[in-house]
Amino acid sequence: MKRKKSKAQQKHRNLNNYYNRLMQHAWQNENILSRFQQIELCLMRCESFAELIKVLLNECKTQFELEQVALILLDPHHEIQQQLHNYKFNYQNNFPNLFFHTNNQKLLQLFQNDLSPQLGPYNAALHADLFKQPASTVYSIALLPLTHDDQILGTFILGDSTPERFSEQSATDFLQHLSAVISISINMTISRDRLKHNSLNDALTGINNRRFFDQRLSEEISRCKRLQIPISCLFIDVDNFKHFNDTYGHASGDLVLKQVAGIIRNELRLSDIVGRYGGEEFAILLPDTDHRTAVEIAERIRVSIQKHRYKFDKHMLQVTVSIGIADSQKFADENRTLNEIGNILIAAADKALYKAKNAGRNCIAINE
Ligand SMILES: Nc1nc2c(ncn2[C@@H]2O[C@H](COP(=O)(O)OP(=O)(O)OP(=O)(O)O)[C@@H](O)[C@H]2O)c(=O)[nH]1
Repeated sequence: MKRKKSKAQQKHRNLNNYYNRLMQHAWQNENILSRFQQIELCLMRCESFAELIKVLLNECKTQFELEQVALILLDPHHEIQQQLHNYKFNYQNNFPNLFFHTNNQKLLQLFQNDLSPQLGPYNAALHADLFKQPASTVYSIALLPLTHDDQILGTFILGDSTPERFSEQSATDFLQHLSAVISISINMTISRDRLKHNSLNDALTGINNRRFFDQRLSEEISRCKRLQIPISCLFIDVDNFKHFNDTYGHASGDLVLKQVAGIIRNELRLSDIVGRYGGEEFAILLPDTDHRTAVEIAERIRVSIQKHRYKFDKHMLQVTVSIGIADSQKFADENRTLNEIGNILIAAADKALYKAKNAGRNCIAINE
């Protein structure tokens, strides 16, 4: 009877232990799920690829309490890197564990034709170059494949200091799901950045377009008005460009426009705004620049363009520009809206440009 009772107690204890283990497991899973969901929400909310990188390489590391995380992306034509550069995102210094590969060899080698999460011990021979800093404290590793249309586009790497965290026996369903969400988020943010860039930039010259310029016009006027500082505007037009195109061909004309845009940009501060306003016409906003300084800048640009030689085929070509200058001081009347001031400023610079054309071209003119 006594033996029977202790057997029952033992069974009860075993059941209790089993139940506790199950509860602990369920609690752990719930905890993991909640962390995954939080990260997924952060990934989905990212407005740009730069933001996404921050979530992947900073938030994931903290949220999942990892030793190291890294991201490798396939970028055969350096387009993604160029895009980050366009948005002035300094990833080399801030995110050393972000890598770009020009071909998929290394990625395929890591996954060996099985595009599912690969979990296991850290293997220096295979994993040493996955992290920038030596990973002496990483003992287990999870490689998440990032794919698009069944093609590998990269991998997200999680490194942990405990050998058992990522093992071949671990369940991979959470990681599989995370892999898919990261892949979608990468594609979406990169496409969004590209669309945004294309809608605000001129494809030929690489500088901003008229839409961007018009958007910034009232913002800059508002800022300058608030700070009570002057703002000037330049309109630059290449002289006799039709004749140039007719003589040397459209391709040489394109080359000139690209280089003229580059020269203008080089003569300005980063805070100045340059836009390709029309075919061979460029508009510039010079915040915190009075009339006298605007005249000096315009003359500097005119001289630089005149001095430059454009190498095309066997020719060394030369062009000149005419520049119209206007400043806001005369129009910054309290009763005018920002749009009105912007329109008047643009019209004044345009009028000054025609004065310069009428004065014989290759010169600057001021709107009185
Ligand atoms: N190559 C090239 N030419 C362009 C582009 N956009 C506009 N143009 C040309 O720029 C020329 C502008 O000619 P016009 O407006 O007559 O002016 P212009 O010959 O420069 O004469 P002025 O402005 O009076 O000195 C036209 O022939 C356009 O075809 C472009 O993207 N590439």
